[in-house]
Amino acid sequence: MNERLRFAMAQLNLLVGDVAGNTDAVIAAATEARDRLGAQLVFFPELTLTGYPPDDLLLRPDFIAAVERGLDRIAAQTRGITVIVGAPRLEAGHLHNAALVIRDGAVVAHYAKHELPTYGVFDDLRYFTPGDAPCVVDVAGCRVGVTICEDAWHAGPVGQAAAAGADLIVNLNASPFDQYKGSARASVLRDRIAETGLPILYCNMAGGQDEVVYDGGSCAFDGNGDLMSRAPHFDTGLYPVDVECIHGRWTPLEGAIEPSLSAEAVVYEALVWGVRDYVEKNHFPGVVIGLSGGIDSALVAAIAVDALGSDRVHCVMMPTRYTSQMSHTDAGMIAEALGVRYDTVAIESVFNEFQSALSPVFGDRPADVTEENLQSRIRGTLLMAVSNKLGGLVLATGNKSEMAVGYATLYGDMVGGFSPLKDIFKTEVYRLAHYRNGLGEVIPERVLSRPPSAELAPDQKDTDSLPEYAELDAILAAYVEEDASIEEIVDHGHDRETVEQVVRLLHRNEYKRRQAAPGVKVTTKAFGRDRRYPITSGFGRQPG
Ligand SMILES: Nc1ncnc2c1ncn2[C@@H]1O[C@H](COP(=O)(O)OP(=O)(O)OC[C@H]2O[C@@H]([n+]3cccc(C(=O)O)c3)[C@H](O)[C@@H]2O)[C@@H](O)[C@H]1O
Ligand SMILES: Nc1ncnc2c1ncn2[C@@H]1O[C@H](COP(=O)(O)OP(=O)(O)OP(=O)(O)O)[C@@H](O)[C@H]1O
Ligand SMILES: NC(=O)CC[C@H](N)C(=O)O
Repeated sequence: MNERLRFAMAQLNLLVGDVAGNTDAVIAAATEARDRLGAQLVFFPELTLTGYPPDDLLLRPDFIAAVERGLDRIAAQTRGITVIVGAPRLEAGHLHNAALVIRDGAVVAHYAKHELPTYGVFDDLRYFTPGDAPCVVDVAGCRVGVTICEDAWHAGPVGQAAAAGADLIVNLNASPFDQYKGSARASVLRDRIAETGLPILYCNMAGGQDEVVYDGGSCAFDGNGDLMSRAPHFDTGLYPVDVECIHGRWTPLEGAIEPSLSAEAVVYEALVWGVRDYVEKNHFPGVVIGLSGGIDSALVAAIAVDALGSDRVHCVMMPTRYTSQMSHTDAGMIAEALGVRYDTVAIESVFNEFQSALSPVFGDRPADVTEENLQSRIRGTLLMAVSNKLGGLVLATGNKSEMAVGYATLYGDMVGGFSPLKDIFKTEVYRLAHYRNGLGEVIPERVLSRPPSAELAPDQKDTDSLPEYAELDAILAAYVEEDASIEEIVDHGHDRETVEQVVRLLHRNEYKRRQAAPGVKVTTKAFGRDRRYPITSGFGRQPG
């Protein structure tokens, strides 16, 4: 029996639906783990061959057949190493979210995920039948218990593997990023270790997939719950973990521990990754952004440049009579600091033409929000024209505070294919902008200090229509993320009328959010796939 073995965690960026490409990536990583690292075992993230979440692709027989062909290829091309790979698997008419143990040309064991999450962004139970048996495989004398992601968040599956004689646990993950996830993962893994005394090797995905970002950070904990090694967050690679049998107990040895990132850095990196992978995986040459001189579009432009490089970011300033000189100057400075292409397209004449065309319909009705929205829609139309002609993806610039209360124009500033700040409260926008400026100033200081304005009417300020953002965000965080009631929020010291107004706006604007572009999830409750509410609903629109 070997006393020391090398296992490898393949922290890969996979493309949902690309079974052939993901299979190639598995074969390449297994070959490298065997030949370069000299590993005896390599294991991969959850649902490696399909990417996660594959959603209703799982209902297609031709998709499941492609997965079987991928598994056959892996079996044929990865001899001399044990491979544990995630894939959907049909057994006796039931589809499992499975981990397949492949060795010397064949699938030698099969584990079906027990705990199927059906909350937040997860829909496992829509597709899969849960398993109930443990899977423990012998790898050169070390008995490896196999589990999949959510399994580690409950006592049962790891305990079962321990009872079945496992020496250590490997856990295959597709664990989406949110700003609290890092500590939550460490805490549940330590709970499992406290229950069983078994080390856990945790391999996560990396990369963006529509509204989720996988942040990597694959790691190994020993049987005391001590962190022995951790792969970088927001990176891909093959990370070795040496395990040794000491007095009959297998334990991971100390390896590199990548430092954790600051609270702002981790969120900023998640946004950069989310934008990059959305653009790259959907084959866009670059992005187009309406740059107003305000903080939101400035931050989106900075994220886009960090994701794609300045030559793939195109900013367009579209002034009207309400655009201040300061906005002109600041937008120009931001574009210059970021080194992006910057065009100015005045929309005053278009705005006037629209108003003349509509005047027979509107008669002598006074100007109101209609005219404000018209400016926004002209900008949206022009950005989409630039996208159509030059090919870039339009990035929407709305933040979570605005999306919550409907402070955005449908088919206006809401146009765009991806919305990087969709899950970022306005107060957090400021923190991220300061963080980004700390890496090299790209947003002029006064953009961070001047009061936010939509500049759609004379001397307009966001606070004309909304509470101060610090108060709005506190109310939203309590109501949206903690599901607090109006009473509870008032009890925490907020003004009742303001809370009721915010709650009414929140529920009333579900229709806008349903039509909004996807954006990167960074909180525990992101609008969209993560937090699903009915559009047509009586709840919360009236107090009581
Ligand atoms: N339940 C429902 N289901 C489906 N559609 C529904 C609907 N309720 C209204 N609608 C439709 O939505 C329309 C109202 O929405 P919308 O047209 O967006 O207009 P609305 O929400 O009335 O106005 C946009 C708001 O966004 C603010 N804003 C803030 C910052 C930036 C910008 C900007 O544009 O740059 C704008 C602006 O000041 C104003 O308060 C209705 O006229 C109706 O057609
Ligand atoms: N003059 C403009 N030129 C180009 N785009 C604009 C202009 N004004 C608004 N936009 C676009 O519409 C979005 C909404 O802008 P608005 O200023 O109304 O609200 P905001 O949420 O404060 O955003 P920002 O902080 O970017 O100004 C902007 O982020 C920008 O993409
Ligand atoms: N794919 C999963 O089972 C992930 C669920 C798990 N709670 C996580 O977010 O890490």
